Amino acid sequence: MTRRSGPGPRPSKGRPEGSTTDQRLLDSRGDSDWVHTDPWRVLKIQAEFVEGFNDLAELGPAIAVFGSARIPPENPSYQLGVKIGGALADAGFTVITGGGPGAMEAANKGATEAGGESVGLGIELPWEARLNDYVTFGLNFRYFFVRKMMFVKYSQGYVVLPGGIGTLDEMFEAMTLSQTLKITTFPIVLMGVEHWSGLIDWMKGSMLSDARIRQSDLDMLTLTDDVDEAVALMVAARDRHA
Ligand SMILES: C/C(=C\CNc1ncnc2c1ncn2[C@@H]1O[C@H](COP(=O)(O)O)[C@@H](O)[C@H]1O)CO
Repeated sequence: MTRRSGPGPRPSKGRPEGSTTDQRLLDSRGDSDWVHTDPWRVLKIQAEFVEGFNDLAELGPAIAVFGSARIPPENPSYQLGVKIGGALADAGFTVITGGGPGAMEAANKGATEAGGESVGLGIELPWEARLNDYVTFGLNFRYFFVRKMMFVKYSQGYVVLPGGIGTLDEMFEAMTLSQTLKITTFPIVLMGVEHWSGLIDWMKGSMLSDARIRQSDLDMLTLTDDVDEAVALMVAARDRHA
């Protein structure tokens, strides 16, 4: 794992082009030499957990903001990301994102411009990626699953802006952990009513009506376009914690 404070390019990992550490762990096809290195990889994984725990332990109350990596600054979701990042910072929260472009950059921008703490938990990808310019403290992870645990452990709630597969993964992971009581009092706010309504309707019409989920599962989600409502929910959860 690499670490930096302030903007700048990610350090080079000296890895084969087009391959990531996660991929070399998970993709077991091909040369069996990789298999024999798995026990040693555990030490790398362990090191990422140790460094993450060490570097994030003093963060204070934080909210993670997720959303599409692919939207430009002109997109309305980007503007919403800036607003929610700023409002969360104004309310005293550290804002944590994946440190990438799009909605992540927007939330980091809002937090930084409001004078708040703006954290980016980046991930090694097959192409050269860098933490966005609005991250004031950043960590770069090799392993997705280690990084995902850091979001859950060091934030008190999630704000989920319109996004794609990565965003859905983050949202459903939080729902799964809440449903199974691995995390408690963890607000999940979906911002962007138009974007999310279709998914919620499908969950009601299919998952709920087929008894694959309960109404209480859907109640974990708050759907809104209202930044003040989103922040108020996070503040209420923080107050309940205190
Ligand atoms: C697509 C491009 C770069 C991607 N870079 C990312 N950096 C950090 N985190 C990322 C990146 N891509 C996805 N994520 C995580 O998933 C969520 C967004 O995924 P989606 O599929 O776009 O919804 C996001 O919250 C991140 O945590 C090239 O510009």
